[in-house]
Amino acid sequence: MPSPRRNVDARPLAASASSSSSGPGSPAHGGGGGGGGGGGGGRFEFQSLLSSRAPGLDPTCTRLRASESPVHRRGSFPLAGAGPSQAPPAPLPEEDRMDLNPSFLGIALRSLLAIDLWLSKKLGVCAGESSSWGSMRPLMKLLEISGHGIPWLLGTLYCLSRSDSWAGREVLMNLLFALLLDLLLVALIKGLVRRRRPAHNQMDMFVTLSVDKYSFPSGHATRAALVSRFILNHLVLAIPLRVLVVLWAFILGLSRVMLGRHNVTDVAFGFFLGYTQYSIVDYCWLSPHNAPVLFLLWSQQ
Ligand SMILES: CC(C)=CCC/C(C)=C/CC/C(C)=C/CC/C(C)=C/COP(=O)(O)O
Repeated sequence: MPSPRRNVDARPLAASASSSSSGPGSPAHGGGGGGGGGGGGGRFEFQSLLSSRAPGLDPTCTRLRASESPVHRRGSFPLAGAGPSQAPPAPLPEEDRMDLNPSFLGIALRSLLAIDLWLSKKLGVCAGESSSWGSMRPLMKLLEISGHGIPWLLGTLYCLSRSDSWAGREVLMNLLFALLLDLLLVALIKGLVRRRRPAHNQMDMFVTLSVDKYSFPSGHATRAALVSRFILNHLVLAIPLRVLVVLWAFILGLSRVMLGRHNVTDVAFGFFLGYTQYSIVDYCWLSPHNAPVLFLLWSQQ
């Protein structure tokens, strides 16, 4: 018997909405009276939800509605006078039930998602050539390349091959490790979450992996946060250059939404993930002391 407090049978609602089209044998009509599947407890919950969702609704009216439902008329609720000879209602399969009592967290998440979709659509001003800021699209795509995985990986490998100091090699080896870790984690999360890119996105990106059809989290945002934190911690730069690095990361993230590639939450989580990834890299920092083989192998090339 399903718990009456968590899953309230949707049949009373479905039956009152489509009572003219559903026959006695149809699922909407309900031969079992799942609303009373929880007995009197289920019916009470249903009524209290109705009255709490429509402030000012007369409780008598609420009771009337419930008693008018075809399920009630058939005497499926034990409190409505079902005879002891009637068979107990069969429990509904899970997919036929509707959760009428979503948690606070559920409501908060759905609201956040709605705001996210609305805001992302509003900010997607470079999503197409004909969009309001369509003329900025080439510039946004240039920014896209500046945060792409391939230039960063190839650039790091090139610098590593040219580096002639141990200190430089150590930093670059760790940058390579950070970039690879980032690719792996983003691919893993994208594959698990499988959130589609916004409908207004044009899939015309420069070299992508198969998981890049998904949008959560933004790989460009993770890389922007990771690389900028890495640079700020390991390169000695003048203040204006440090500001420029932070600005680049921020504008790159914003450009993902403006291009229509991502929703705002994809980028926000991407920044968070990239920032956290740096902490992992810093914690596992590779050096000739803890990974001598790696450094010896590289120096022999
Ligand atoms: C060169 C070395 C050492 C390894 C190569 C590893 C490898 C598989 C590289 C692939 C790089 C690649 C194609 C990255 C995709 C970057 C991308 C388009 C991410 C999507 O970003 P998003 O912001 O739209 O989520």
